[in-house]
Amino acid sequence: MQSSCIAWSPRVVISREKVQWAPHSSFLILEPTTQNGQTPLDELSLIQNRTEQNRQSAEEEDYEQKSMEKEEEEKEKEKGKTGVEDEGVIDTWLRKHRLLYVGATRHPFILGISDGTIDIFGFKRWLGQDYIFVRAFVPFVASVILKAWKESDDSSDMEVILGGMAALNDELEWFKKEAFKWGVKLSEIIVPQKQNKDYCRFLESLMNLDVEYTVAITAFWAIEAVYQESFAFCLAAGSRTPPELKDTCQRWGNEEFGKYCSSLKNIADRRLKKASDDERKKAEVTLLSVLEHEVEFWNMSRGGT
Ligand SMILES: Cc1ncc(CN)c(N)n1
Repeated sequence: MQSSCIAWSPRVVISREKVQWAPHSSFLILEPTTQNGQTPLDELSLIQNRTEQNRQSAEEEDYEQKSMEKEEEEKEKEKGKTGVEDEGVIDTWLRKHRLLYVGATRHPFILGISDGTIDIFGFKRWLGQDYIFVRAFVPFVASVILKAWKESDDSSDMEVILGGMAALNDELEWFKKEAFKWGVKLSEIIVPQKQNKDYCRFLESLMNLDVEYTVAITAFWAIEAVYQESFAFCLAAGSRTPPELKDTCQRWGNEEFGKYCSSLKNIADRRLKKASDDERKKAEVTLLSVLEHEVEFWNMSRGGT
């Protein structure tokens, strides 16, 4: 039995997001008052009538207030240095496009694995189609390496991406073994389905030399992150993932893959922080396209058109 069938239509989700309600705050115009509830004029006359002693204690208060403010300022600076308090661009986008992100990472295909109701034919379809996708993903990652080499402001980006590239080699081998285990043929017999072809064509468009590194690395992170979040969910406590599918979930749901995705996210966030508005907009649109393609890929795996 399949898990409850929700029609995941990313286009609908996006249009719903466009209708985001932005409530306008209403302002009450009040006479300006000080913290003590007095008008500035009241306070002025009070200050003028102060005795010398009062003036001194006011100065002390002032001094205390200023040093507290300075301390706060220092703390803020410290937060800025560590980045602990700063929300990155990506987290902002994930909040803004939450529906679509959840649609891609908690798709009925994934829910079916985690509650044990997955249709095994769908799983096999996914396996064969994803092998084709990963083969197309390799040149895309190579193009990101090239962009990093040309455009990156941090030489360590290259190592992170290269690590991902090396893992793809293992991944292709894993697909071959897994396909053998499930009796799925990975040769030319498998015809890429429309959704897969569309996604691969999209990857190809991102390989263009005029696509900025910031845009490409954002897409790269998103593609990996969807699998990481989805399959990690299938391994979470309480899930009823069938034992024979655990290996697949481990492949992308493991902690190390999670750390690798965090590194990609940090690179993308660093670049997005420095990017022009135009570049940032392109990256956001690209992220939405990735999420749409991921949803379509899961739909296709479940046998949807
Ligand atoms: C469709 C898809 N998206 C992402 C991944 C993770 N590399 C994948 N293998 N396939």
